[in-house]
Amino acid sequence: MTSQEIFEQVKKKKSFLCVGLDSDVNKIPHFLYDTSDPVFAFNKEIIDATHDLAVAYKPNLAFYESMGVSGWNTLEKTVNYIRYNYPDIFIIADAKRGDIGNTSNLYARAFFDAMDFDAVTVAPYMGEDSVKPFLTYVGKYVILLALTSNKGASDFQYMAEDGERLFEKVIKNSQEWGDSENMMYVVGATKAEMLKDIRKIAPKHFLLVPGVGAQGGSLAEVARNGLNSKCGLLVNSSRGIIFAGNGEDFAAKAREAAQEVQSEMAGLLSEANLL
Ligand SMILES: O=c1ccn([C@@H]2O[C@H](COP(=O)(O)O)[C@@H](O)[C@H]2O)c(=O)[nH]1
Repeated sequence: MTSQEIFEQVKKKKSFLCVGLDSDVNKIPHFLYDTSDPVFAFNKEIIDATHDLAVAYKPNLAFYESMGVSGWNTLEKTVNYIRYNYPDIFIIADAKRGDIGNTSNLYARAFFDAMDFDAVTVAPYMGEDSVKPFLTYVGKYVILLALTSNKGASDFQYMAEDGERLFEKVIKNSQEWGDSENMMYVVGATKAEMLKDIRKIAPKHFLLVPGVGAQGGSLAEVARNGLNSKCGLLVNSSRGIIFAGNGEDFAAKAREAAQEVQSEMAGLLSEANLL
């Protein structure tokens, strides 16, 4: 998918929402336990209830891997369900991978060949040879962790050398490996005040921004500092949407929560003259 195609979806849906499918089997409504694949049944209802409000879905691999083989099966069914029913939607594997070259090759094959993800999150710590194998797939994206939303982000990511912080080095140096058609960056919504600086060094790239909703980041601050001329933002909310309710009406509650975010996004896109 090209960045222009993502932008077309943003304009059509007036939304840059990414719904995080962090579908914790212990938190889904208990009546779903009667089905053969409770997490898939949950995901399917969430997706059907929110697909017209979201431009992306982001299953976090931990919630699937922790269930063993059946979790992988659920993940694959979820990806195929989105791809078949809602082909315009961008699908992100939040896997935070990256290893020496030959191993990264196989990670890339796992997410882009064996499964049909559009993008995978990758940790940049192991450098160029750990990232490049993901960049050889046309129309697919690496989303490099740059400035993360968690407290521990300050342990390493702000360390500076010659006035340049580590997350800035990651963003600048990695632009020699790929471009805005195969690379995006993770920037936490809880670090929204940094987005103006980040836009100076990555004006064109899409940024995946987790941290609104349950982590308390401000959507308005993210948009005002981070929107570019093609939107350039995919703002993720997981728990705030998928666990908005946990009764029989859980999907309707998720829709209400998504609608609230989407309607704020529509206002912010229009304020930025992007609609
Ligand atoms: O810096 C980061 C990178 C990834 N995440 C992931 O995004 C979601 C956030 O979930 P919420 O429930 O909306 O808080 C989750 O999968 C994280 O692992 C992040 O939060 N921050």
